[in-house]
Amino acid sequence: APSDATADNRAKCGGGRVASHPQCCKWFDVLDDIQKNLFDGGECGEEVHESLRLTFHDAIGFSLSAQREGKFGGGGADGSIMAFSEIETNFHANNGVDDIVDKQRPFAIDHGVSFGDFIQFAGAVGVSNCGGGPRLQFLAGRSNSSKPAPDGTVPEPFDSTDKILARMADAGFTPNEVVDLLASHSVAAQDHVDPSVHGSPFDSTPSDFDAQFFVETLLKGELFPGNGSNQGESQSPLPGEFRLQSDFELARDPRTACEWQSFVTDHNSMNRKFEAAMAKLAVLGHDPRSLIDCSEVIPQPKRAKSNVAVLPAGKHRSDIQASCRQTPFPALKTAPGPETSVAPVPPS
Ligand code: HEM
Ligand SMILES: [Ca+2]
Ligand SMILES: [Ca+2]
Ligand SMILES: [Mn+2]
Repeated sequence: APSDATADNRAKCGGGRVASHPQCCKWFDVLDDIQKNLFDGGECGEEVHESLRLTFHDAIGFSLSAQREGKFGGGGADGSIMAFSEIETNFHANNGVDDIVDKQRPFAIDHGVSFGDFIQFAGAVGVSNCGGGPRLQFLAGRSNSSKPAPDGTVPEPFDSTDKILARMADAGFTPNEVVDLLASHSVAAQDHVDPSVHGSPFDSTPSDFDAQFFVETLLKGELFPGNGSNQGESQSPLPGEFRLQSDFELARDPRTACEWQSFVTDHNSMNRKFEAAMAKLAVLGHDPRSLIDCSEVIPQPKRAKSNVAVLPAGKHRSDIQASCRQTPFPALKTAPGPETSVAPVPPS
């Protein structure tokens, strides 16, 4: 019998790859190109981090309340941040995203795909390169026509928790889903809140999509890794590590603290909930039924070095500011050895 005797009506894409819909085939070519030429051969480095951030900054330009009032509150995950980068990347909260927008744009144009699709695809492929990463859904078919989002849709690290939760609710997210989305800060660093410590990560493992972020943000703050007096910064627990004021507060707020703590001992739940919240984010402004499911193109992520979170070397249970009233903070092992400094994410 021919070797494709079981073959169904799936599309043959070339290179021996098949897809459930012929429209998905071109995404295999995009995949190969960006893994090699944007993500340095499949790493979870600076471009991946910036690409994941960009999925949020494009999509969150969307407002239910503006819609109800008959005003334009942004078209969501529509590629507007790339189409109108000269407008949107000048918004204060988008500081620094111009770099990755400029790096991504030629890939989208070369492959003839829409900016909205490309941004969500690059984020999904990128985060699959991170150890222990999630496998995000990818739906294709967003139109390439958009209008610039209004300023003020992207949360700032110096915004109050009330303001952040209200803005996120206006885009359709519950407080728990805001926490779920913030698993992204496990593969993240800052460049612009304090430019003197470029690439300072939010947890000690910025190439692994693990729960260290949810542990380390609960440690008591002791130092500023750089010059210290920046709007939106809060003291971090480790030399070289950076803590956003918004992460400090969301980790401790009664509305979000229990979801936050729940991920400390449950990597699997963190990934499943991140996948679910990202599936919502990626289709803001769209009817998902009008899009084609090309998730099969997204690679199966590598395993994490460890799926079990630890207290960083030199830290103890007494350094944790437990903030979930209902549930005691779980017992964690402390990593062996003396306290170490967190290395910056190398610039690309
Ligand atoms: C909810 C409120 C949020 C606030 C206030 C916030 C704020 C920030 C800030 C200030 C930075 C540092 C940017 C820089 O200086 O280079 C950052 C980085 C980052 N954010 Fe967020 N963020 C939020 C939510 C999210 C969400 C929902 C995602 C993705 C789903 C995300 C993904 C990232 C990533 C991956 C980075 C690292 C970028 C890099 O390493 O270059 N953030 N965020
Ligand atoms: Ca947008
Ligand atoms: Ca991490
Ligand atoms: Mn960066």
